[in-house]
Amino acid sequence: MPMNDNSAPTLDEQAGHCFACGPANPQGLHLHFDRSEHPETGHPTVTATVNLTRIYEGPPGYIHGGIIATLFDEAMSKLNRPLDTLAMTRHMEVDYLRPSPLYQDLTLTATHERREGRKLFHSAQLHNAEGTLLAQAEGLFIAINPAMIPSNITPEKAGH
Ligand SMILES: CCCCCCCCCCCC(=O)SCCNC(=O)CCNC(=O)[C@H](O)C(C)(C)COP(=O)(O)OP(=O)(O)OC[C@H]1O[C@@H](n2cnc3c(N)ncnc32)[C@H](O)[C@@H]1OP(=O)(O)O
Repeated sequence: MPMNDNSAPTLDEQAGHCFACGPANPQGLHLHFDRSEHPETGHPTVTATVNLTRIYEGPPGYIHGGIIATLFDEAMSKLNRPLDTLAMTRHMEVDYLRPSPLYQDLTLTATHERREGRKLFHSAQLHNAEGTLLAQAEGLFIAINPAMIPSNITPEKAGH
């Protein structure tokens, strides 16, 4: 959903430092999502392969729970663009079913469930290569006015 008038940065440029997906964030996760449609509902779905190192460790050998929440938050947020909506997370619930291992390819998926006005309800899952469900989440995103997003963040303006 670019909104470039040749002077303002695009949404992708504004989001370039996103911790989860921004290519310009040297300490970020650099997640990349493929988008498709759910075969039954036709709703937008996104998928990413995740393979994390000890930088993100919580329990020895496993991903930190806060990082797993980050994965879900980001995956679900990626559903808003195909819905032509700018939205932020209002509520999220995470079920940690099994420890999620480091150094293994895991599959992160998210699907749009339903919309009620400004409220977008999404779900997300993390599976291992054997197809075991490791963790799952439900998220409520609220459509926002694009003016809420500052177009030029600098360290000075951020108070650093
Ligand atoms: C450049 C690229 C940018 C891209 C921008 C997006 C980047 C995405 C990055 C990844 C995602 C994130 O991490 S985003 C960062 C984390 N999230 C945030 O920081 C958001 C902080 N929160 C807020 O700013 C605000 O709460 C908003 C804007 C989300 C919503 O505020 P609001 O407009 O006042 O709305 P509010 O009344 O609070 O709630 C809206 C409706 O939700 C209902 N509601 C609230 N909680 C629940 C609940 N648990 N279950 C059901 N319904 C609920 C309320 O009753 C209400 O219903 P009704 O009365 O209307 O019926």
